[in-house]
Amino acid sequence: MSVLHDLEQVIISRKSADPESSWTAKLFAKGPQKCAEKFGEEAIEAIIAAAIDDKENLTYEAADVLYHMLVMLAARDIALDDVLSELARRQGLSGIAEKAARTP
Ligand SMILES: N=c1c2ncn([C@@H]3O[C@H](COP(=O)(O)OP(=O)(O)OP(=O)(O)O)[C@@H](O)[C@H]3O)c2ncn1[C@@H]1O[C@H](COP(=O)(O)O)[C@@H](O)[C@H]1O
Repeated sequence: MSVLHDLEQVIISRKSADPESSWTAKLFAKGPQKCAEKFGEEAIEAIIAAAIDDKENLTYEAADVLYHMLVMLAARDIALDDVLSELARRQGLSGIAEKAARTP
């Protein structure tokens, strides 16, 4: 199992955990919209680190983004494997060709 799969399992287990003792449970308790909002905040922090070329902070913020993305997905009952399957489906298909196919 990958680190992301392991983390996903921990996150799912927190759906029934005490919000007083778990950050993930606290996010779930606030609802899927708050989970999405938190993902957005972390993404912005990563964008800022990338924009100013702060490599150390970008690495840290990217980890925050991945964790909060898994929480956001779990809050809407989307499995990591569903996302990975979508990425696998796209393998070998150029982004330029894909865009051309759906742009009139
Ligand atoms: N990977 C993470 C992880 N990454 C970030 N965070 C938390 O996300 C929160 C981010 O909140 P804030 O934006 O307020 O924090 P911040 O960005 O540091 O604050 P500012 O810079 O904005 O002031 C912090 O409390 C972090 O500790 C995480 N919390 C949990 N995990 C994983 O989830 C597991 C379960 O955690 P609990 O649910 O807390 O048991 C942990 O063992 C970890 O593996």
